[in-house]
Amino acid sequence: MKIHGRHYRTIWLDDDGWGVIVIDQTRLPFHFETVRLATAEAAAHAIRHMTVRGAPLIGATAAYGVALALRVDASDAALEQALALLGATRPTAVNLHWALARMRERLIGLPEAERVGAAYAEAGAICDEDVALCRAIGEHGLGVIREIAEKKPAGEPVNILTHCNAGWLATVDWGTALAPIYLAHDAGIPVHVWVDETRPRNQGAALSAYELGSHGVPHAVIVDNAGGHLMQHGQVDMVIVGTDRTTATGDVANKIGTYLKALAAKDNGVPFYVALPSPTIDWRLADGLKEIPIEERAGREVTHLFGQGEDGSTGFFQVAAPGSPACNPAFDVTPARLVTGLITERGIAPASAEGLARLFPEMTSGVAA
Ligand SMILES: CSC[C@H]1O[C@H](OP(=O)(O)O)[C@H](O)[C@@H]1O
Repeated sequence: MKIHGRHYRTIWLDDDGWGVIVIDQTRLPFHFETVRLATAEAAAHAIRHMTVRGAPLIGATAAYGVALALRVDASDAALEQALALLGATRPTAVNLHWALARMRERLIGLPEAERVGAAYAEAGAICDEDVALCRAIGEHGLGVIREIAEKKPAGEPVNILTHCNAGWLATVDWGTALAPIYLAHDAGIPVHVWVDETRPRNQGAALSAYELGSHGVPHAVIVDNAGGHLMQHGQVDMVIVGTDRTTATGDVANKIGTYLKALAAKDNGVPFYVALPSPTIDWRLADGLKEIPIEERAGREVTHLFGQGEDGSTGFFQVAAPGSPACNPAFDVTPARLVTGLITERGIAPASAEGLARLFPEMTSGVAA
């Protein structure tokens, strides 16, 4: 998407054709900075420390991390070592493991001399495909927004609540949950977005607000606990979020706090949509609550906030009582029964094994319903 009028993806090759450039999302929204990744270890660090984050972008970065590793050593041992290093970075986003499995399948049977070129080509294909998948999600989600807009008084905006950042910064481009919003805005449909700040890392306040503001989409940042109140007072027409891993039966793992939004939406009759490209579906799983690994991150992410002071300096500020321990589960699981629909690149599916099987018949033979 565009930043100050210039188009960016979130990840691209350096001019030398082998270094990998990413936007440093830990510095946004106050500083737009890029980082050049030159090794698999640097790619792993970028994922672990959330320089890059968001399920599709994590997968794309890991794919290039494999290519960077093979530049140094294209042996089977080096390939397996890189896959293990990158696969251990973050447990919840299935796109990471999907991308690494795809890279292994593409490379393991090749002669070593062909592996580096093939690895860069496959990582590039993963990126290009993600752009197309997210654009298609945008088109299908646009239909949902348009349908709601047609039932509202002319000129009144569709009020959409979103949690965390599932915009173009979480993918290679376009985003998942925000893609329909961008297309609706560009189509002249009035929208207004309630942006959950999304503690503790504030991906909403720092990243979604930054994206939406850059694109001129009306929005307001709200505290995570305000969403239910807004829904009770008829100020939310729909909720749309992303996901890091969705089971074959429609259970949705997403940023911590998503489950509570889904409960409030159910209680207030507000449609709750999840936008996802199919690499985010884990076809092996049937029970998200029992089977999806939930990342536990450092307590310091809860006790300290990154921000900008009145003097314009940026840094970390302690917000919790010194010495108090903190617990920091990074995701939760929303059961399929709370999900109105899954907006995929192939269309909108009910959150169920049957719904997904109809859209992806080639993926669901033999999955537990
Ligand atoms: C399109 S995936 C976006 C998804 O990823 C975020 O998690 P994190 O920022 O920790 O990588 C969050 O769950 C978003 O919904």
